[in-house]
Amino acid sequence: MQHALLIVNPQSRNGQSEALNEAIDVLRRSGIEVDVCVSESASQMVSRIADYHQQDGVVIVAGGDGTISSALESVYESKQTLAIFPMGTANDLARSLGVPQDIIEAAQVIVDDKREKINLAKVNGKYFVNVAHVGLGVDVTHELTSETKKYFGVFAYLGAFISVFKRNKSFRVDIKADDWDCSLRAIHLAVGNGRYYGGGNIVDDDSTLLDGQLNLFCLKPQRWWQLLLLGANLRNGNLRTAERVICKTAKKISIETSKPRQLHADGEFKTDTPAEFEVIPKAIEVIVGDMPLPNIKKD
Ligand SMILES: Nc1ncnc2c1ncn2[C@@H]1O[C@H](COP(=O)(O)OP(=O)(O)OP(=O)(O)O)[C@@H](O)[C@H]1O
Repeated sequence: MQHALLIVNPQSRNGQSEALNEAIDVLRRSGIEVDVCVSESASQMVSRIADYHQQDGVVIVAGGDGTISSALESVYESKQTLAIFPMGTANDLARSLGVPQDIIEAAQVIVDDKREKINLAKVNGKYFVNVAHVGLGVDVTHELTSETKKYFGVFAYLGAFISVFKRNKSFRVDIKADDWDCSLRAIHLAVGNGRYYGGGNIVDDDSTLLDGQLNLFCLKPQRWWQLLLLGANLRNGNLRTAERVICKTAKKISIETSKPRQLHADGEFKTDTPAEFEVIPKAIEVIVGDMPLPNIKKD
């Protein structure tokens, strides 16, 4: 690689970090010419990517999962190679790619230039890379305000979760996953493309960005203590043997809820249900570190 377009989102959590200049120096010292663009909006970023035609060039997105998610369509359509400086809050794509959270180490990964073609997911025509959610997770996001997040940090999430859970908003959902289908009441449904979501939780232990598959899990209504017992399984992606949880792996998934419900993916609103999901295997070339592999060996 001889050239890189580095797009920085100053609004992402660590978007103004002083380590950025040092990380850029790591790239320049290795002989890569770097154009830096401080992005004011997602639309500005998208047009910079579409206008980037450098031979042997790479697009580096410096931001969180939300920023990378807004860049996916233009990176995919213009067939660019993507690299990332993880500068957001959750940085789940970086985890799935084995890119270190420290951006100076992430710069070294870019210099090492190991590439893989990863899956991309599409829901109702919108691209995402990590996980899409309907239900509890989306309701918790709505309950949070920037003030409660600022004053209570992670405890704000706990408070929001308890008040959403007390309202017990289960919903009816019809699910189709390839040639399997089912109709049930649920409190939360997730469709994963990558391995990590929500700051390091694992979607399914078998899931990677190279497997050409989507992983669905759906939580049936349950009592608070049952959900509490599920905590470790949710963290480790070990839900297949858990009670009151449905897990499926598929290339195409459709979900229909009794009333339209908001669907969030990569931490941003994407669409409403009904939703049609598909996976595009080997869709974009990405610079990776040591990608994490499944832990559980099944026979
Ligand atoms: N290219 C861009 N330029 C400026 N602002 C952007 C751009 N892309 C997204 N944004 C806005 O910046 C906000 C924060 O970015 P982002 O979601 O990447 O960071 P984060 O919330 O700190 O990290 P994470 O998504 O990893 O938790 C987004 O919610 C979006 O409103």
